[in-house]
Amino acid sequence: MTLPSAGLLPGLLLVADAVALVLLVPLVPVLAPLGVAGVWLESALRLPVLAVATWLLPSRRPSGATAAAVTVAATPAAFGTFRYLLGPPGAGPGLLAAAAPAWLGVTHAAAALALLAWAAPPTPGGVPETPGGVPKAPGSIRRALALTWEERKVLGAAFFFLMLAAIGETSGPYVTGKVLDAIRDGDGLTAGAIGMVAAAGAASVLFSGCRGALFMLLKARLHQSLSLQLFSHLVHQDLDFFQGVPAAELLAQFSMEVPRVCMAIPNGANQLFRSLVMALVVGTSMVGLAPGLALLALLELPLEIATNRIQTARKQSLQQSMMEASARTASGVQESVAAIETIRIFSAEEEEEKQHSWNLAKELRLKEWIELELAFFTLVHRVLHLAIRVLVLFRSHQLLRDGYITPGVLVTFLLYQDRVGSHVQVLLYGFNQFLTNAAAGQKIWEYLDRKPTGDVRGTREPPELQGHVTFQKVSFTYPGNPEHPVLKDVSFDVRSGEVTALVGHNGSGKSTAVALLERLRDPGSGRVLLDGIPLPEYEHQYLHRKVVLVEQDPVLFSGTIRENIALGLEHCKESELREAATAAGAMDFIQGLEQGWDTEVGEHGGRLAAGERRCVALARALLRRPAVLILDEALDDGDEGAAQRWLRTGLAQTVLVVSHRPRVLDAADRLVVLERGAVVETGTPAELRERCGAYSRLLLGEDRTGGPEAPSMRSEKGAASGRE
Ligand SMILES: Nc1ncnc2c1ncn2[C@@H]1O[C@H](COP(=O)(O)OP(=O)(O)OP(=O)(O)O)[C@@H](O)[C@H]1O
Repeated sequence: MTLPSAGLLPGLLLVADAVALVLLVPLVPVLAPLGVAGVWLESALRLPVLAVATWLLPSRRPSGATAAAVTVAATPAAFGTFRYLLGPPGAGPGLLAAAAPAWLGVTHAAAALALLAWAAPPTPGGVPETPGGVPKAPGSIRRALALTWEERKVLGAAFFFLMLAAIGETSGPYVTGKVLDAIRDGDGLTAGAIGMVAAAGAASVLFSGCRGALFMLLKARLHQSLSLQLFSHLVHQDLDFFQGVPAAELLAQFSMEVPRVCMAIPNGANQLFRSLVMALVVGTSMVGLAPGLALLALLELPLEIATNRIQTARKQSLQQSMMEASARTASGVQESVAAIETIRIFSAEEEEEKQHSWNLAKELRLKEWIELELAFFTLVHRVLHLAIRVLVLFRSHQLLRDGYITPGVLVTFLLYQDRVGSHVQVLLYGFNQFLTNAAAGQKIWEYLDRKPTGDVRGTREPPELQGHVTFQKVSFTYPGNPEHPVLKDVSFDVRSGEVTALVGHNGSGKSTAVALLERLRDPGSGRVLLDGIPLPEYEHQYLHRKVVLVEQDPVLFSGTIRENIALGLEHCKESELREAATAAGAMDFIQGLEQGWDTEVGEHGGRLAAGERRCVALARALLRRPAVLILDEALDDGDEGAAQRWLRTGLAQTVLVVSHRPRVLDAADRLVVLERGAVVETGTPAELRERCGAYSRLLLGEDRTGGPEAPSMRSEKGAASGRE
């Protein structure tokens, strides 16, 4: 049976050390009289044996092997030196070769603890896997610090009051002690003494208040700054990014992670810095009172640090998993609510319930696991604390008995031990919390580092546009499906002042062509030109004012009808609003509403009918007097007369319509027929009908291309052909 690899190195070092000590026994009479120097010489002689032993490991030599050998060799020498310097008079450093064999075990255990305290936290095993692994807190901390640096004035002021508050806090007991001394010396209570105590107390309260308020202010400002940065960054991302990341996950960043990152530095600075100063001051006082006892009491520190590091690594990993699980649950709820009609139609309620309950069960398992680990580590911390306290009491009993310390010193020491303990706890837990909160920002920094691929450096803003669109050998493939080219070498013109219809089977690439014209995506090869100029050369906002899109199911924002139509245009006149609404056929229904223009449309325009939403969206588009108006299946259902009117409102120069409706297609000046991403026919509707080619086949519903049939075409084909 082979030893587990984790136990191989310590086992090997123990055996090698035992061998080295046996070899060193003859040198004990020479080394012992040298005192501290002899102890260190013994360590230096053991080291080569230990170092050579690490090379005997059968497989790869672990990276920390040298550090382990040095620590094992130096631990007894360091202990002997402290014992000699700080221990009871007469206590010698002691050679390991001359000590009882049990000390060898103690030495190795101490070295292992020291290594554990400073080693990198192990990757948690046995916990649910996280795709991102353990968050890289250091990078996140650096970023969080850089963010905080932007608010350095507030941070500086907060630190200033933190220092004053710390002085006030420590001067309180000092002043009280002085007053007590004065009373003991028979000076009695004077107004000056009371004033000193009151002033120290008042200063402590006042400065603590200022410190707290400034750190709160810092948190609020960081929150605002990071939220804004993240939002501005996200709205510029490519569409593919939003398709790949669930909306709930992005929402969770704003509602949970941004506040956590923003509290990391202010809370960390506030708690950690204060506790660090206090722990150092009180710790030094303890060493001054009883050095040996202090060493024993402070042994709790490395043990707590080691336990804490393991706990932190596990907690970070679990919290990352928890965050992902919560985002999944929230995303599931969001999707179900959004698709409630589809769920009802397909009676998929039970399936959705099952999925939701599965998500919740996963979250619950993670929560249970987190709580279980918390309980376990709390127990470990308490046991450690208790064990050290018992050791200190045991040792202090010996020191008292031998007369090295007085009962008063012991009482003061124990009070100090409690105080330093509470500050160390704050340091450790605060540091833990600090790391966890800072690590929460990992996703946020990832998003902030993400650069959108689209080129938005265009500057052209010509005063006039003809609205002539040219697709020049355009090819396009969606990044999510690189094997399947959607547009292949597509070339066609949308002439200025005309209505051009894009026609083709479902999936033939019509909406993709529209997305390229709207610059929602950029072509893989080829160019899209507007008035002979490639689209990327136009200024981003200008282009989107001049080329506007109305979809079949347009998105409205919560707000009034007026706000939705005037969206993004700050100074538009009432007459222009009315003109656009009239041209879009929206006036009648707006005037029929109780609140008229000020009617709230509800979330996503849910309080309006689909047709009314389209009218509002068209009015919004026409208000911009577009050079190119794109109607992507916006005319495919609803009133036939309105559909015909929308094609020629007179407020848009050029119209590109995507439709499956034969009457709409017949009303166009020119048709471009797409089949599987390639242009197969162009011409007027009459020309194409005469040609009896792809367009005629589409109208007849003959699916020779293998693509799915267009249902709306089939429903109207009788009427359409009847007109011929
Ligand atoms: N985001 C996307 N990622 C990957 N493939 C996509 C994406 N959007 C569309 N496609 C694919 O691109 C092809 C063309 O889609 P497109 O929506 O342009 O067709 P269409 O002619 O407008 O269809 P319809 O008439 O149904 O609207 C389809 O095969 C579709 O599956």
